[in-house]
Amino acid sequence: MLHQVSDRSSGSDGQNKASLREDLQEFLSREAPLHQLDDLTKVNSVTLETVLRCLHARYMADMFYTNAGCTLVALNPFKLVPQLYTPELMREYHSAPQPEKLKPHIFTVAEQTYRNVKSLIDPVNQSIVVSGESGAGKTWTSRCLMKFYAVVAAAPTSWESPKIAERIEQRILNSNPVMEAFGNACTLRNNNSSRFGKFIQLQLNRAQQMTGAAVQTYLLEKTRVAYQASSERNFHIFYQIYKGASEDERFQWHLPKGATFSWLPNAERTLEEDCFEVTREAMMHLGIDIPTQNNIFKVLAGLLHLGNVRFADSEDEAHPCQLMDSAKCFVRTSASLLGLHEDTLLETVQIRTIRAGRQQQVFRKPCSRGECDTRRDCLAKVVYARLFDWLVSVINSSICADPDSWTAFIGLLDVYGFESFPDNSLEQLCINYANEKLQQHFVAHYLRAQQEEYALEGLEWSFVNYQDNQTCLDLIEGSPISICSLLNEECRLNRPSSAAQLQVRIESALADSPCLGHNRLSQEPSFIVVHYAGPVRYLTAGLVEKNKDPVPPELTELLQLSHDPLLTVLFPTQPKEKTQEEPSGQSRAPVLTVVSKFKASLEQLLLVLHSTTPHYIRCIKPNSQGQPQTFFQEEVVSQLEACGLVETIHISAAGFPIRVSHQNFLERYALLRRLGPHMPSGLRSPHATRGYSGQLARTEEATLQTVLRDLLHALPALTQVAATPADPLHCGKTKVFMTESVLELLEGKRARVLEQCARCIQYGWKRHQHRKQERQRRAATLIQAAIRSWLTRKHIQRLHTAASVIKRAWHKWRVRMACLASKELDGIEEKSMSQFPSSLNSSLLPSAQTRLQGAIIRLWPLGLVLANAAVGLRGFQRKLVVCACLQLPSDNLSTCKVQTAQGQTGVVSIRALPQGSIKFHCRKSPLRYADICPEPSPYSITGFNQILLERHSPVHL
Ligand SMILES: Nc1ncnc2c1ncn2[C@@H]1O[C@H](COP(=O)(O)OP(=O)(O)OP(=O)(O)O)[C@@H](O)[C@H]1O
Repeated sequence: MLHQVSDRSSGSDGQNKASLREDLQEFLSREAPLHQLDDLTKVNSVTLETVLRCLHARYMADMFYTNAGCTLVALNPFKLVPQLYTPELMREYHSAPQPEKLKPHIFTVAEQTYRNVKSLIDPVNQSIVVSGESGAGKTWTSRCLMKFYAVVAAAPTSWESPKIAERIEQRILNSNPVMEAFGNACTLRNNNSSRFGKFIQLQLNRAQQMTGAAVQTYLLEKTRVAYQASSERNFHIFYQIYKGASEDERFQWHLPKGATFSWLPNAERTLEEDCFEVTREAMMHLGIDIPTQNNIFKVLAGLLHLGNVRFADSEDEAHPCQLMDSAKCFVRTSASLLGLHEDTLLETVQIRTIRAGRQQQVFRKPCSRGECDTRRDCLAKVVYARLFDWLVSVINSSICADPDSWTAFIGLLDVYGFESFPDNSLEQLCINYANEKLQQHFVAHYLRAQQEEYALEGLEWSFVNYQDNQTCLDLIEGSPISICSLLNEECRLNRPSSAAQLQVRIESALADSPCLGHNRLSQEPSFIVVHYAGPVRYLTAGLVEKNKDPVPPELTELLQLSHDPLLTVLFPTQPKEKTQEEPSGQSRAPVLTVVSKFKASLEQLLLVLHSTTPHYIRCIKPNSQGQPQTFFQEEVVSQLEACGLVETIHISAAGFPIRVSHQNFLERYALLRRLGPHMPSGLRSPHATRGYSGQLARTEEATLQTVLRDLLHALPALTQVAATPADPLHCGKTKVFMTESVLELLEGKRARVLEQCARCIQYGWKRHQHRKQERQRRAATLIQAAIRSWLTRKHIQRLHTAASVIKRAWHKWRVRMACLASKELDGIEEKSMSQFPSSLNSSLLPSAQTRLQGAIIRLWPLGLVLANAAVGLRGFQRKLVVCACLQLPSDNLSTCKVQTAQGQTGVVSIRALPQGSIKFHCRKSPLRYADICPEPSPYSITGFNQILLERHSPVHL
């Protein structure tokens, strides 16, 4: 689901989904941080991505071991971590009441295995399958396991060997350097690569003490003796004798310093595995005495010299091809070291013997240069292979306990991992075939373990969806027709067939197999087998030949003629050996091919494994450079695929890859009940979801179960998953198990509920915001109004003050003006009165004067009207009328001239004086203050000192 979420995301939708994904990831990994997860099957969800992240996190935190269900994943630290393998730590794991509660370690597996033996519960015998690609750490792990048992299962008394008193566990441990010296080599992928598979049976007595061991080896890569890929090396032992031999030994073995051997490439490279002394010492402890050791090394030196034998091309087919001059001494030395006659050796390599006809007539056929090389190589290979097998048997005889002395065993299988190169051949076919077999065994066991976990949780379920690798195995080893049977048939018929023909035969005979493919673009004839770990292309060229692994009988006969004590043991003359070439071409007897031998030993091994309780350690190489603290995800993924862990992940996915504890499940999905038609009491209250974690902590287990049951009961209806055929969700005793699809559904529903809740919160929040804004707006308006009114009041107050000031000033000014005017007028009045003609004044008596004034007061308006009339009186008449109105003496009219300003005459204004008199101003006042003419205003008339009538132009009298 996590993938789906990430795949489908785009834009903002993508961001949402990414955050959902993170949230879900966090929820699923809430149980513990990734690097603290001791078990890969506990990562949530069990996908390749999370498994990888977990391994990465642990590797970086120097945690190299992680459980994966019934398997232990061991990451190669590529650095020494001595504290991880101390005897004290071994004892700690051994004495722990529950070692599985300690940190994952190979010692946990070892101790668990040991306790299983102790428990005597059937099957008592145990096996530990250590697998992984070259350089992943299988040999290291097997060594550590053996050391563990040597410490915890050591017999209390030493077992006395006739030759060397040595503890059995020490001898078992000593088998490692010997086997590694003879069976390991430096390859591109590992400086100490085991070139064989091995099954070590550690034998335990009734008291679970180690009394002995037995080693079984598989498929030694003997071609390495005569052929080493560039930058690779031959088996370590050749370099050990070449570099570590004493002067005397050098002389005996003809290994002078600086000598070059074509089968000893990259000899200048010194490895820690080149230590001759360690091998010798270990051999010694195993009971291989010095003379035997010397004999072995002498034979090996003979092989090195044989490798330098070179042939020239023959000009004539009837004659054997000649030795190159430089090679003559090598033939001699080689023959002498191998205890052979020089001529016989050379002749056997150069000339083939063919037996034909009923009488088995012998024909001798000179070989071509290529054939000579092949026969030379074959001689070396057969000697080395026999030597290796003999050594294993010697080791076994040294460490193997009397069958009566042991009752149970722990088997350690150090097996080569799945291989896929650009070009693969018979070796890879055998290796991958073995891996298919072991994978089938592993898956069956894994499923059983899964089933047990489900059973523990009270679940009844079977892996109906899982398809195992039986189809692939049918293709490889099935009966009657399979790749193996076709290859064997080719060997049996011994007919010449090309690589293309073999391809056609395989394709046509096995066309129905879904695991057989063909690469149409491939230049070379090949076929593809779709293994559980991926498709592998096998070239058909050389397959049959390799399967025959022919050893020409004359070569074996030659070696039987050797007078070397070791070769005499390795190639005994009696009983007469039967080789692959011996059966006549058309015989129906089964041929002992490489494939058939391998198949037989594999079946034997699986029989043993099936009779034991298996334990698995998958070694993983975090990077191909052998660097510490470097984790290359792509490389690890391909190894996880190859060791079947991805497969088990898929199997987990076919079951219930998501397991969530009851509490976590409720915490996350309790809200789904909101979608349901009714909400049971337990979760209805808001506290039920709000403070859920706190509440749950306090809730009794029974209540939890009830609530959970309630929820699970409601779920099918909510998620509508009830319609799906398989039961997708199960409630175990402590966990809820579900599939990815159910998780997806639940998450979808949860997202819906959360969305609804979010909407609700949004509405509430918006309403709250709106109300708040409203309140704020009203308050703001109120404040605004108050401030405005306050400002206005202030302004008005200021205006008032200003107006009062102005008014006061105005009044003051008016008063002053009035005062000035009145003063001025009064002054003028007095002056005017005094300016009246003296005749008038003098001629008028006081009573007459009083009358005149009265008349003026009474009649002045009439006089004024008349004087101002637009039409009517003019000139003298007007003057007369005015005078009459004003009762001015007409006789004296000439003396009563009214002065006019600038020649203008007439009444300009009439003023009411405060004294109650009327004053006429018959001219524009020359005074500064009295001639003001304010706007007629109803309010400003006081009746005093006001101009009552005014005209713009003076009344002309
Ligand atoms: N636990 C470990 N601690 C330290 N170094 C290790 C550990 N495991 C492996 N190595 C290192 O990795 C190297 C390769 O390991 P080992 O030889 O066990 O690989 P292998 O799987 O047996 O390879 P091959 O299949 O080629 O034999 C060792 O030589 C050692 O240096």
